[in-house]
Amino acid sequence: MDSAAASASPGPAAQAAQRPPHMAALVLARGGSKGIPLKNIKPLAGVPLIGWVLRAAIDAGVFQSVWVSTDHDEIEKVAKQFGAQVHRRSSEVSQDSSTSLDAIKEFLLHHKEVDIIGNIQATSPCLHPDDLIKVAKMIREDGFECVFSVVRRHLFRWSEIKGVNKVTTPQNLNPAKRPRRQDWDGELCENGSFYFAKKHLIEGGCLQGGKVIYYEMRAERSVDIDIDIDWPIAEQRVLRYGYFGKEPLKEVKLLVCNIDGCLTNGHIYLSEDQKEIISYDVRDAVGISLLKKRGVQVWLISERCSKTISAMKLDCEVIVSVTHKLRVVEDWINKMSLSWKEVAYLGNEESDVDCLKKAGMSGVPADACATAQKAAGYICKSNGGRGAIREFAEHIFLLMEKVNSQERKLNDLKN
Ligand SMILES: CC(=O)N[C@H]1[C@H]([C@H](O)[C@H](O)CO)O[C@](OP(=O)(O)OC[C@H]2O[C@@H](n3ccc(N)nc3=O)[C@H](O)[C@@H]2O)(C(=O)O)C[C@@H]1O
Repeated sequence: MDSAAASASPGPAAQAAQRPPHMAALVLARGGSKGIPLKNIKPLAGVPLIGWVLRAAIDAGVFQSVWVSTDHDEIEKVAKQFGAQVHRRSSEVSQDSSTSLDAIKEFLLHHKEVDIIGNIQATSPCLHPDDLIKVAKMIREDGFECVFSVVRRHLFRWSEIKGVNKVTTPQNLNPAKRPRRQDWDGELCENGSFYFAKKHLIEGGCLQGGKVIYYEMRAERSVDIDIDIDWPIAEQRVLRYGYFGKEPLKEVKLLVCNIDGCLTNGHIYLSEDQKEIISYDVRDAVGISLLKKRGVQVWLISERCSKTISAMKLDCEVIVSVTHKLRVVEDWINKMSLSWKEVAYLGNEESDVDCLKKAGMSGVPADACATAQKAAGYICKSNGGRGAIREFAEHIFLLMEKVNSQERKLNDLKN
């Protein structure tokens, strides 16, 4: 190549120097988790665990790419469903003994374009995009090479007794002058939510080093699922403090529910004289009545033409022989002057997917088909015809509390 040509098209090193640094979010999610089987995709408050952090990473809008590194087919599917790219990692870095650093190093070997890694741990599901936006600035603009998350704790530590006839000693307090909580700043502890580091640090064998700083997370967002007893606590936390997406939640005015497979378990019994018998769970009838008491209308729909369904005395609108659910629901909500944001939808079939995607709140029973599960924001623990409506109603009430508290906060700010 002559010198003129060389100066016209810079080489790879010069090109790398010219382009803005590539910051990749990387969620490590191996299949063989100990303790909780397939923990990384187990539904937490109706959302697969990795879904919570992927939603925050994508909506933060600060990453050139968002990745999940996994060795498992099902995790790959869920990661893609949440909009992440997937790095299929080797089994060597997927063992119980493999460290995060091993898996991150392997990822970097395959992705030379990446300059900065934001390793986000799925085990801290209360992460919000605004945390990630602030950290990205610390690395990109403030010149830090490494930022990791911490939380402030007020815990008095005592030394462990090793051997007999020994006494314990205080580690971070003077027992004669025990500070009150408000007189003590506490200590900053790593909380395992994220580790951002420039490539050279990781290649040098360290996630924390160089020009390093911490990012202090708000205590309510600092959740670490380490052992199985952490799971129910994390579930309550995400419902109250988790990130539910860019669109603010709205008050639900209408629940549309597919009958076959949501209100019923899908079984139909036929008598000799061709009469059909279906069953539903009283818990679901209670769920419907609670929704109505709280001002949420409930509409039941079915693709089938069935007198049995119409005969159900659930005191709500029942529409049968629906051939195109989206069109029909859209028609109703237009007539009721509602927006999709004010509609909750519980479905279980392929034919429900369009409505699930459009509804402000969407749910599926645990035994819904895979495509419906992918489209829904909440996967019930209960099966269809076995309490899924009751459970979804509880979920709606919880999120409604969230909407109301958001509104209260806004009003307080205005006054
Ligand atoms: C960056 C780092 O060192 N992370 C480690 C963290 C960190 O030190 C603590 O969270 C701090 O509070 O601790 C561990 O945390 P844990 O084992 O729960 O892993 C956190 C998440 O990363 C996934 N992971 C981890 C290692 C690996 N080789 N592949 C993975 O996919 C897990 O599936 C899970 O979603 C630990 O407890 O042993 C192991 C982790 O490797």
